[in-house]
Amino acid sequence: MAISDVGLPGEVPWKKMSAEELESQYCPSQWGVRLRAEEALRTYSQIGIEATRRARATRKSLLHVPYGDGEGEKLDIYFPDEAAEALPFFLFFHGGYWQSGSKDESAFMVDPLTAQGVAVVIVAYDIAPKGTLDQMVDQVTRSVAFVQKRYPSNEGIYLCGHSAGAHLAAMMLLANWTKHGVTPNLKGFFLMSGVFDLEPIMYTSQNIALQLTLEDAQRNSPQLKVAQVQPVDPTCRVLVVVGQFDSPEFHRQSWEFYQVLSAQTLCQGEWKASFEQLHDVDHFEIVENLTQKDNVLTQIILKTIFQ
Ligand SMILES: N[C@@H](CC(=O)c1ccccc1NC=O)C(=O)O
Repeated sequence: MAISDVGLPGEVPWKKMSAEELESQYCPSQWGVRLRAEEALRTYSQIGIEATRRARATRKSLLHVPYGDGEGEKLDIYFPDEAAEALPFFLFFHGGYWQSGSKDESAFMVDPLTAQGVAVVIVAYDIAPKGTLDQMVDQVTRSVAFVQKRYPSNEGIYLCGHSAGAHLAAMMLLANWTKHGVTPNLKGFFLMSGVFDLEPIMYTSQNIALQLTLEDAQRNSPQLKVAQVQPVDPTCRVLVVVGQFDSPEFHRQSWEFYQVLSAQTLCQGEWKASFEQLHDVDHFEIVENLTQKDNVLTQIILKTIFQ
């Protein structure tokens, strides 16, 4: 699909959709070409569980490390074989529409990244209905501050999220770090098949658990806010990626977020943003394939970290 198929700039195509069409656009499992919905979700979950079992069995790790006082405020750290404090740290925020998924089945990329000398942190947050979106954003912010405080000599912190997790990672572009007493050494963002404007989500069944009001959706939409903030570090890269078989609405979300990032004027400071449509993958394969060292996106991530 070409970008021109997702509408002209300034158009809001989802507002013209029927309720059924909008529901379908925001149901990623309906858009795969290889597996039917249920099977796609089952495969995604099995690959995540197996990658996590393997990571815990084969890598040095610190599991269930508290980054706050809340029961759900835990993260897992997986280390490369060579012990060092001065490592790049790669933090992953899982997807599941802020209401499913966990760190205990999301260690997809641990094997190929730790093998190359990157510490990988898989972050848990309180999904809905226990957590609200504002709470999840606050938890993710504190998890990033925690890693910086615990590993102050890190060689860069890279934030990666998938789908709803890409939204949470993107919200870190807006974070007010002074409130947290630390400026994390953020060097890169990898935003896979994300949602950056939350308003359309309000009109789907996802909002039964999320209970977003228009104010909640707008306050938590990086699409609406990112033009107002400046990058702390001008070398920080932001990669926006979407799968070829993601729905047109997911393509539009990623493309428009990339557009707003790269439209910043020089005097405001620019994000070093890039956009990739990953060939031959759907919403789930984009992250499943991170278990493989020779996958295109794994290689892009490693090149970005070690450039
Ligand atoms: N109920 C959704 C599940 C879903 O969207 C999803 C599942 C796992 C990881 C990410 C997902 N999407 C966004 O966060 C679906 O059927 O596609």
